[in-house]
Amino acid sequence: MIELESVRKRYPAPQGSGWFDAVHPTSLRIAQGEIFGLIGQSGAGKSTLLRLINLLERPDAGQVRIDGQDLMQLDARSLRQMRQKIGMVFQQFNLMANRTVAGNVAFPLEIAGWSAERIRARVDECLEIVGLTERARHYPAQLSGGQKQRVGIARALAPHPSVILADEPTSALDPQTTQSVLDCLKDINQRFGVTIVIVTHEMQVVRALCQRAAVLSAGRIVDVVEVQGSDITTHHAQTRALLEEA
Ligand SMILES: Nc1ncnc2c1ncn2[C@@H]1O[C@H](COP(=O)(O)OP(=O)(O)OP(=O)(O)O)[C@@H](O)[C@H]1O
Repeated sequence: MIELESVRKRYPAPQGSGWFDAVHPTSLRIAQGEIFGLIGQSGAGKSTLLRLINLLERPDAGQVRIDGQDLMQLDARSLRQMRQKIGMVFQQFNLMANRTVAGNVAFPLEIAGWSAERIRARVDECLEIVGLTERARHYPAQLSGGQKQRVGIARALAPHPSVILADEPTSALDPQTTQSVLDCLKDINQRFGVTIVIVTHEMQVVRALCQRAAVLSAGRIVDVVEVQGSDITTHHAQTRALLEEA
């Protein structure tokens, strides 16, 4: 379970004087095993809110709790251990060009001090889950965008996380490849019960993948919608506008 309690993040104002709230004090609960979307226009604060969940951005106020543990109270070592439970997937994949596919997936396990034997077995397992067993010895430059993102997902999954945070994971991909990456995330959620929080600006992605989604505007959650089948019902004007755009 992810609990955000009045989290706030301020940055220096672009004009140079004072500060502005990229995320106004915001509370949100995401259940274990849920697929939850953060949707909104560019600059709404989606990525910032996502990065507050694993303290990649430290809140200026409020609390972040994962499975009841207050992340702000953890020392550096305990926070590193806690981050093993929170995988991350990025829009631009963030793969290491000089490592093979297998080497990229192995990386977080090496950092965590796993034995070579356990790493080999887990890398094989994760590459099979994302359908890239045949590509283990290839380098990122030899892969398509969708394959690169599936490597990113395998890497996030490798340390057995309970949560995966995905920041616009399909924005760099064409529609067909997008579907295969969304299917891959859905499969991981269903098979292993991993909670997924996904940032997107596309209502299609929310419809295809999420059970609920928060609509962000100017640093605030203005609506939380439920997705039933692929139907979204809302009475909120901003959400309706996003639905009409889609
Ligand atoms: N490190 C930073 N320093 C200063 N301002 C920042 C920083 N990170 C984000 N911002 C600002 O905070 C606001 C929210 O940014 P954020 O990236 O969270 O929005 P977003 O909804 O994810 O947008 P996008 O879809 O364009 O990525 C924006 O105005 C952005 O310029």
